[in-house]
Amino acid sequence: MKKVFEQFRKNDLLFQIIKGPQHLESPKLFVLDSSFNPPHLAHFQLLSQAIKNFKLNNTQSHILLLLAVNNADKLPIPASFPHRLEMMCLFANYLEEKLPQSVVSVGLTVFSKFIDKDKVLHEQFTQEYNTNIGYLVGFDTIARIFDEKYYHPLKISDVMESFMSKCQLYCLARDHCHLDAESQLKYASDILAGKYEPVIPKEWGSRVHVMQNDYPSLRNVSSSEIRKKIKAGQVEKLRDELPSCIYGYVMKNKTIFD
Ligand SMILES: Nc1ncnc2c1ncn2[C@@H]1O[C@H](COP(=O)(O)OP(=O)(O)OP(=O)(O)O)[C@@H](O)[C@H]1O
Ligand SMILES: NC(=O)c1ccc[n+]([C@@H]2O[C@H](COP(=O)(O)O)[C@@H](O)[C@H]2O)c1
Repeated sequence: MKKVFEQFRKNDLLFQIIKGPQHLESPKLFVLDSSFNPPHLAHFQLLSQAIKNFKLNNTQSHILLLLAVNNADKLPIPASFPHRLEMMCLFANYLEEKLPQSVVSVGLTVFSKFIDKDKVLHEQFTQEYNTNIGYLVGFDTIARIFDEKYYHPLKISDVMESFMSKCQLYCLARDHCHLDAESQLKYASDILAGKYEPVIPKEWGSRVHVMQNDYPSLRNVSSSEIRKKIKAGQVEKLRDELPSCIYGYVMKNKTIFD
């Protein structure tokens, strides 16, 4: 993966698929954009519930695991990008096994903001499919997608208009967000009712779908807490938070999180 990543950098690419189909192969695309540092079972649950609730009847779903080498807020530490790509490829195999009727691609992009990721995916991945891309996010991330500070001095209603007119945001409620669980589940209807006007236009509420996590114990799982547990040697607890293939990888490569 080191070579693959070096080539991506050397060639100044904006987007590249490194595993799985190079272009969209299904009418429905679900994109999980994450730091994969490491991927965990709440990520799996987000994918699983979104596909269960929103896949098109009797068609294959295409999942894209997307890693941005520039994050809107985080430094690229501790795991190196090649290690994260290795974990993404393992996670992709796990998804194909666990989520029938799904095909998985793994990709890299330089873009941190969803409006730019969306543009490059329409240019380089979805091609002839005039598809509405479904982005999978936790509630903390949807709040940041709609945070004016990322677009200053432009207005969200202007800069995000094209993105919001052709995407769906599938969101999983999560603990430790600025809104409690009940308010997270009401978020889309609150947007539709105009509660966040003029920042968030009310018609965008129809693009937002917030789900409760079916497994309460996964609601507060996060990559950063997992890294803390690895460092503290509390690895037994991780069996309930990581897919078995990622648990195995992490156990063999604990120092990547130092
Ligand atoms: N427990 C969870 N419940 C709901 N969504 C989650 C959960 N964990 C992660 N996500 C969502 O998955 C997406 C990708 O996750 P990300 O890579 O930021 O993982 P993370 O566990 O939040 O990482 P970190 O702890 O390093 O911030 C984000 O939109 C995030 O909100
Ligand atoms: N306004 C935005 O589009 C926006 C804001 C915050 C994070 N992000 C992106 O969301 C993804 C997940 O972010 P975290 O890994 O920080 O949770 C990253 O690719 C990050 O760059 C986008």
